[in-house]
Amino acid sequence: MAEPRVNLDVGNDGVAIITICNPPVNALAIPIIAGLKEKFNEATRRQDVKAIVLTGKGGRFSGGFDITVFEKVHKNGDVSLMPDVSVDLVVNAIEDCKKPVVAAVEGLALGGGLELTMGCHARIATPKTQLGLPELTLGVIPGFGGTQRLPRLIGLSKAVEMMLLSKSIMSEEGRKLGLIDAIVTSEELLKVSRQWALDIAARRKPWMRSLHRTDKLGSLSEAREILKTAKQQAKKTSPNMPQHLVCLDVIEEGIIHGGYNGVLKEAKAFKDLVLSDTSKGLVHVFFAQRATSKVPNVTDVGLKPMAVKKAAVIGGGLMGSGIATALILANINVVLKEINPEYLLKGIKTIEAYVRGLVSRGKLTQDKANKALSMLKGVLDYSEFKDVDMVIEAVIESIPLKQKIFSEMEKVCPHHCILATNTSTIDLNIVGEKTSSEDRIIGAHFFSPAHVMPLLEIVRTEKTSAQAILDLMAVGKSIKKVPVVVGNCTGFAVNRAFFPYAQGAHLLANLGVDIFRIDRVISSFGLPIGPFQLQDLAGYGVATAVGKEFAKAFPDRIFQSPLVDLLLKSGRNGKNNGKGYYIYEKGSKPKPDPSVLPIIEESKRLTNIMPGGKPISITDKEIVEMILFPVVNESCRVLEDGIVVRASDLDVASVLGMSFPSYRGGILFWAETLGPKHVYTSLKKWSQIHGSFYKPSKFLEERATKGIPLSAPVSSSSTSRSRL
Ligand SMILES: C[C@H](O)CC(=O)SCCNC(=O)CCNC(=O)[C@H](O)C(C)(C)COP(=O)(O)OP(=O)(O)OC[C@H]1O[C@@H](n2cnc3c(N)ncnc32)[C@H](O)[C@@H]1OP(=O)(O)O
Repeated sequence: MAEPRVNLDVGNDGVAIITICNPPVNALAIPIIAGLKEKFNEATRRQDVKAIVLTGKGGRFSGGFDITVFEKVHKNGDVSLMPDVSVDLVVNAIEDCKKPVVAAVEGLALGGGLELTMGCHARIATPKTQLGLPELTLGVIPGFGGTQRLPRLIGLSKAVEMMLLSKSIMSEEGRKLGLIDAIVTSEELLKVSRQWALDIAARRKPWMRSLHRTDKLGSLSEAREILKTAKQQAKKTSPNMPQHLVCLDVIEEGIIHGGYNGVLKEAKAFKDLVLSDTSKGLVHVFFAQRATSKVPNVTDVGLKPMAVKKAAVIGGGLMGSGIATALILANINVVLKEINPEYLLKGIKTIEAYVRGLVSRGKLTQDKANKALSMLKGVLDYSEFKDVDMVIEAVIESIPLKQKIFSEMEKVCPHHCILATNTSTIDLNIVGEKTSSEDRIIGAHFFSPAHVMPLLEIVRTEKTSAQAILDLMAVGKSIKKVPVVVGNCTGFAVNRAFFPYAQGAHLLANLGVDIFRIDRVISSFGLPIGPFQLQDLAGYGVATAVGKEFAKAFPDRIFQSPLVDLLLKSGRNGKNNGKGYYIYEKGSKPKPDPSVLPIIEESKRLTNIMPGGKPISITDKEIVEMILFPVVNESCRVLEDGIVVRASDLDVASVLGMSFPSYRGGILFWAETLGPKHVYTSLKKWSQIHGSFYKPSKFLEERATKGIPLSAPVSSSSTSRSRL
């Protein structure tokens, strides 16, 4: 790869073009920042330079500060690695430059990239250029003056919204808001920017220093009101993420004491936040997510993914309709097959409702919705399957039914067609047993609701071809999912790692811990809802069916609670019938149902596991650990069995499939921050008191006792039985 560099070219017109060259996104790496300082100083010094244009090479202005530097700081704790950009470069060299500077922006300007442009005296952009300050998603705040300049350019309300929600806008909206001065085609970008810079030099256009502006800020009392509301909101929606409140405090500093003071406070707060655990977790997830697209022997062997233009979905139930919706929204023609007109109509109506829902929530235009729905065709037989590129079977979990469907598919689909199943429990080898196309058989495990949840587990067997895996990865990306390639076992990666989650919660309930307290503690830890409310939401049928599968597969380490059966017997079925652990009434939040308590008493009586017949006494921290350490333990087995390519894949999968808090970096990263030894000794202690459910795995024991990180690669000499 070419060395990152900054170029300076001076034209006959006296305009110096300074170009950031660091593909693929022109990240502002340390040598780039040093290069920018040098080239700005040179352009300022040179007599033949009248004005300056700052741009990025290769159609992308810049994706922001180099995030790998954060990684380095996280590893060695040395924040002095962070260069002084905010004052040294953006204020002194760019904004206070004696010559006008215009940013010529194409493709994207994110984070530090957008902040550089805001230090310039004007910004010219191409159409559909993405502009944003997504730093909060990395646990920090904008650190090159963005907290001060964005409100001054577009007004406080919109700037707060863009920063706190890490929401980017397109250049067209940027122009309306005042962030962008003009929009021109890609071909004209440099020409117009050069002329604009010369016009500023000749005072034909205004010479604007963003940090000095106050015209868009409104009155002090208005600003205080906006910030107060935003702080209340942030406390509610992001209680465990300090960067939200810090960002608002830093903005406030600039409004009260002036932009330059705001810049100074921002620089200090930025460095403090880089060292926070939140930033460590979020930066880990950023790189972990990108690593999922690198699968050994699949993405590195020169294969090209085929274009999937037409797909078939078999089964129009909840999963099938969600999958079909995701496909049509990505411009893939879909044939939805059902067994009778009534079911088919129901499936189509569900898809229409999903698409309409997106329109009413402002996430899709009516035109795009109409286009998407025009790509859907309902069928009752296989006549449309002769030219499909991919089939996803999403019928009920019945082995004979799936085997029959796969034999039929093999006969009617073309040879290149991917044959995928959305099963969440059945062994893929059994699904494909009656065919001779096992190289094309693959799992496409979506999470419900399939058109919303971002994770796609791609399950491969020993026989699945690299081409089929690559093809499905490409489809996954095109439908805006994050595909994670996993091996074939009961529950695959996510459901297997998390089966002890509900069981751990049930074990605590049977040990006498209040279930509503458990739910509260787990949601304060950062999961959106607690395990009991989650069970209400999923329905008890799912809990029973899945529980049986895990009991069969892993009989040595399950906890069987009679509670769900007792609830079903008492006529409860969770949210489905409005009665579970909580009461569900239209228009109001779920309320804990006191009448469930006698049922829990009955369960406790039947299991009889409370030591001395008395409820255990437990802290909130122990509740979290007694529920989540068994998940860490099973995750270790998933690693040992080679079900995932790398530990960080499981982190991503836990965040995107189970909503494990991203700012904790995913399940294994979190365990690593607590220390594998602590996890191991705690599990060992509990297993001595409460039995084999807590028994530490060999993998965890070895890593904890030898001091090897959980994320270190599974060595070939270990007991690994790789499925990948
Ligand atoms: C002080 C400042 O205020 C602080 C900052 O600026 S923090 C940085 C703020 N910027 C961001 O958060 C943007 C992060 N990047 C992205 O969102 C996306 O990469 C993008 C929209 C720019 C491009 O997306 P896409 O085209 O899908 O490419 P994507 O696969 O994500 O990235 C391509 C490569 O660039 C790398 N990359 C992207 N942005 C990077 C960055 N800011 N620093 C370092 N590497 C970066 C990715 O890791 C990936 O590397 P790989 O090929 O080795 O895996």
